[in-house]
Amino acid sequence: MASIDVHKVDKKFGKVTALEDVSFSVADGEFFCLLGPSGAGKTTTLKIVAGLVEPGGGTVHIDGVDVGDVEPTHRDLAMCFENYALYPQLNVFDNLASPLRSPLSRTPADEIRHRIAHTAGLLGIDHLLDRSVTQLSNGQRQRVALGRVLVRPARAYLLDEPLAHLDAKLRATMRAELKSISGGDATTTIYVTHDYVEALSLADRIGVIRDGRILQVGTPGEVWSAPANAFVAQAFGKPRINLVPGALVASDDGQTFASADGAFQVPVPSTDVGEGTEVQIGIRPRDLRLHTGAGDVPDGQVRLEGSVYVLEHLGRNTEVTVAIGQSRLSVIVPRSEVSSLARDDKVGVLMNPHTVHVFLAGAEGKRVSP
Ligand SMILES: Nc1ncnc2c1ncn2[C@@H]1O[C@H](COP(=O)(O)OP(=O)(O)OP(=O)(O)O)[C@@H](O)[C@H]1O
Repeated sequence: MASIDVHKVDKKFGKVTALEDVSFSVADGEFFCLLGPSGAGKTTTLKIVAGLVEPGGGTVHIDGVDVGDVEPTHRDLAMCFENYALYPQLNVFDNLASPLRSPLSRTPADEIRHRIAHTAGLLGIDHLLDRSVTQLSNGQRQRVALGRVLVRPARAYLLDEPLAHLDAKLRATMRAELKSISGGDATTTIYVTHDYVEALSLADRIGVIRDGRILQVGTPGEVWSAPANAFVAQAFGKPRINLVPGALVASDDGQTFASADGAFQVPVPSTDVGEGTEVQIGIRPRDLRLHTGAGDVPDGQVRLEGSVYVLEHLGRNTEVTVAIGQSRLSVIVPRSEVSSLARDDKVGVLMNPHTVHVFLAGAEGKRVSP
């Protein structure tokens, strides 16, 4: 097991800046997810840690040792990249055994059998051990590739979207398996994904990356409840967090947000910027409630007046998009509560000011609320 420190790493491919000033540390035994959209620089980061791509600048330390001059095979890291390479002439057992039979590993045959049985059991491929890998589905092949990584003791695992080709049900099962692998006597893992659910459910900490820059590193709780900027806020949650542009205006107690279209004002948690600052507020769809009747507004809540714009049923819940002035706010409500609603019906939306996030204006607006 090992700690991994990536410090001020840059990488350019010709004119394309793939990574810029990337720094993060992964503690011994930690499960660290690198989350970002396509082209963000996730794979490049992983390859630099593995030693397969040379950084333009910056350093990688493994267990405190600068590995700049250490060959990939001597870094003792087990990697699984998205385009998994298996030996087509070998069956599943021999593919899984190959990392253990390498000259660097030299594992006794008994232990090889034991390790393969254990790993294949975890990944649900124990019934496929005699099968040629050419006779496997993509999902099965991907599990064999992941098995080849997990079967070998290594200082750290580097996993690049290892569940990408699995169907939803298998992904969920495998996520649970990986979680159990990552618990207990854990091996340091860097796990690349563009799936925020995967990151939230697996990671001890998440590094959110975009356009080659790390935007925030934090626990799942931190990135969810205190996103460092509007992009990070949008990276988590479906439907996405509602963002409404506007400005901070004067009010008697605390700070108040006024939407840019003048349609509504709400008190917000006090920020570290002053009145007149252009900001955007973020409110998660699950933090809003519909208030259809004429009943009292519950204590501590604010009611905004709007009308139903779109209703979309998502299983037991319904996403109601409510038009308030120029804004369109998504609200998630139990389906049973909206059976009588139709487009253009007048509705109230209840907002708890404590759940509102305040960011500066702009695509990457920095968080200014506590
Ligand atoms: N060998 C290469 N030559 C030129 N450009 C490259 C090379 N590898 C990566 N890039 C560019 O660097 C940027 C980061 O790529 P990278 O593969 O690290 O992103 P990613 O976050 O892993 O994306 P994905 O989720 O799509 O795999 C992209 O703009 C990509 O086009």
